[in-house]
Amino acid sequence: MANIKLTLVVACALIDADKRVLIAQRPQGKSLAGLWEFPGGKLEPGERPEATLIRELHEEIGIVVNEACLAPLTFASHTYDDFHLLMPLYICRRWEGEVAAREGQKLAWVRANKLRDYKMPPADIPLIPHLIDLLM
Ligand SMILES: Nc1nc2c([nH]c(=O)n2[C@H]2C[C@H](O)[C@@H](COP(=O)(O)OP(=O)(O)OP(=O)(O)O)O2)c(=O)[nH]1
Repeated sequence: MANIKLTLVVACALIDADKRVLIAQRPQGKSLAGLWEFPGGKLEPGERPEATLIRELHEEIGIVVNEACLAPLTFASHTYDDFHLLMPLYICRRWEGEVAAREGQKLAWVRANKLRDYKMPPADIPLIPHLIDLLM
């Protein structure tokens, strides 16, 4: 426990005009496969979190996001077996391009009060009430 590795991951709740939130299903073969998550990923060395998010949103779902359209909402802090995850959650309501699964993952637009119907990683569960407060 004393030497647990801290992993920084940035994630984003994209919100559409109907106040639905985008989630993506983690592919088979990855850790936490089959669970629904917010798009995002790990920082590369020397990368700023906002740059990570812009890069990941382009790679994973093919959209272009301007940094000014990313707003911090809350964060997740969760101990997994082999690392501790610290995950800022941004929200974004404006982007360019059409949302499309670039990596074969399933995508879903979900109302905040329906997020509990999708199995999410344990780190994400405490984020749901923040999205409900913001959007319902
Ligand atoms: N993008 C994202 N990752 C999340 C969420 N919740 C959560 O626990 N995670 C975890 C899953 C992974 O351990 C890590 C994100 O890693 P990643 O998606 O960039 O990389 P990966 O799966 O290829 O890496 P790995 O876990 O297989 O080592 O954060 C979430 O809502 N969004």
